[in-house]
Amino acid sequence: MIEKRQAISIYDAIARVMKYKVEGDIEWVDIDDADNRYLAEPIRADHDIPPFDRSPLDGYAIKAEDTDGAGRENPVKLEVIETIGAGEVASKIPERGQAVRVMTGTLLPEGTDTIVMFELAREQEHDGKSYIQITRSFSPGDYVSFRGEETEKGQALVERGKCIDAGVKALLATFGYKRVPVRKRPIVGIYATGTELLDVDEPLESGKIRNSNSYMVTTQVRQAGGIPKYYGKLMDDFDTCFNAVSKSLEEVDVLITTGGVSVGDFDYLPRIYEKLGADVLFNKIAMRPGSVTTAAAYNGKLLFGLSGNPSACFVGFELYARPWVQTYIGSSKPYLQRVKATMTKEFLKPNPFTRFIRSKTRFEGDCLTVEPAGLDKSQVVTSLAHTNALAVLPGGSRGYETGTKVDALLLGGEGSTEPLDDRNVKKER
Ligand SMILES: Nc1nc2c(c(=O)[nH]1)N[C@H]1C(S)=C(S)[C@@H](COP(=O)(O)OP(=O)(O)OC[C@H]3O[C@@H](n4cnc5c(N)ncnc54)[C@H](O)[C@@H]3O)O[C@H]1N2
Ligand code: MOO
Ligand SMILES: [Mg+2]
Repeated sequence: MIEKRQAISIYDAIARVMKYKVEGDIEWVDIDDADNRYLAEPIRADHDIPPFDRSPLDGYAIKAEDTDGAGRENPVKLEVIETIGAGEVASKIPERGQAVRVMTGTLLPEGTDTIVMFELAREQEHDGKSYIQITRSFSPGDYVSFRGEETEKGQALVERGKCIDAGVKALLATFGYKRVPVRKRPIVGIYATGTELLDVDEPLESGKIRNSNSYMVTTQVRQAGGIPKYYGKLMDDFDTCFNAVSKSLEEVDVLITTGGVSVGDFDYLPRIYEKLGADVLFNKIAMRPGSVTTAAAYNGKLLFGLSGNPSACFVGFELYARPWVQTYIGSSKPYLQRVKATMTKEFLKPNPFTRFIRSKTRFEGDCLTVEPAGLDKSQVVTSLAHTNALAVLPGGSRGYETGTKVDALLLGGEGSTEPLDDRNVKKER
């Protein structure tokens, strides 16, 4: 008699996993190594931006009062006493009737209060001196970029938990973070189980297939922010698998296995959890693919038993393992982002469980559309290469027609603070 498993909701399964969430310790990394890590502390402005009054233009720094009453018919003429570029400081203080030629980004010279761009000044030379003619009047402060106009010292700019992307990097550099506080990345052990599995460089033989799951999961772990530690593939032999799993558990923060979690004679993971004395958090979820996805806790560490079927394995990682890894590295948005998208292909096969269709989303005009990335079966591997989202089709007795608006979970990009909630989902018609 095979065991009867109780399917729980996706929401509850995520919650059971996240009971074991931990944040990695803070470590300081070089700014050049901080890409795609998450800020462990907020960024606050420790100085004004800009830090001094400066010229936003290539032009002339003048005193506005020198242009009082200036016009086309009565231009004012100013003597240019010096030329300075960004990074230089004027050596002379202009008197009335004098100007300094400045470049974009230059500290506003003492004694000036206005910038006149080159295009508004007629240059002249005589008696070995330079002059400009200006045919309009200016007010003090015209075209000056003032200290603190963008950001004042003390202002909170980026919250902790934000992914360090190019924009955040620019701020870190602006405020002198040679080293950046981030959270450690978890070590995620990976085993692929299955006597049928060949290595990537082995030729096919009867009854065997190449192991693709461990390569796929390794990349998923890395993209989620973890450090994958691939231990290799295991034959479906209880002692071999048990010894490997219990030994590796000591070396990792979390352990992922693929395969061997269903009810087959050689699906040993359930018995391995039992012999370990691990607490099985769930072994059936009301979803497809990935219904057999299992999680167990042992000594405060999580074990994820992902399905051997590639699509189920992929989805199981994204929904349950990814948020745990993302939380460990300090992301404030560990869950996949949910958007509404319109189906451009029908999906008529009804299913009692919520279905996650490996899909492609794209914009058609201002409409976000979603369609299956390929054949939609748990054992399918080919559609994964074209997947950028999981369309969420709540279970029910009927399928979904073209034009239906459904939720889609985006893979990659900014995540969400909230997990998918399937507890009271009604099928949308
Ligand atoms: N009687 C029942 N049989 C099955 C049930 C069930 O409820 N009752 N559930 C089915 C579902 S749903 C799934 S999903 C699979 C889960 O199987 P396992 O997680 O136990 O995985 P395996 O049996 O080891 O392998 C399944 C399938 O995947 C292939 N595989 C395994 N590892 C890899 C790998 N690393 N790379 C590529 N492909 C892999 C393997 O060859 C099998 O074809 O069980 C159903 N059965
Ligand atoms: O766990 Mo299975 O993937 O539902 O087909
Ligand atoms: Mg099996």
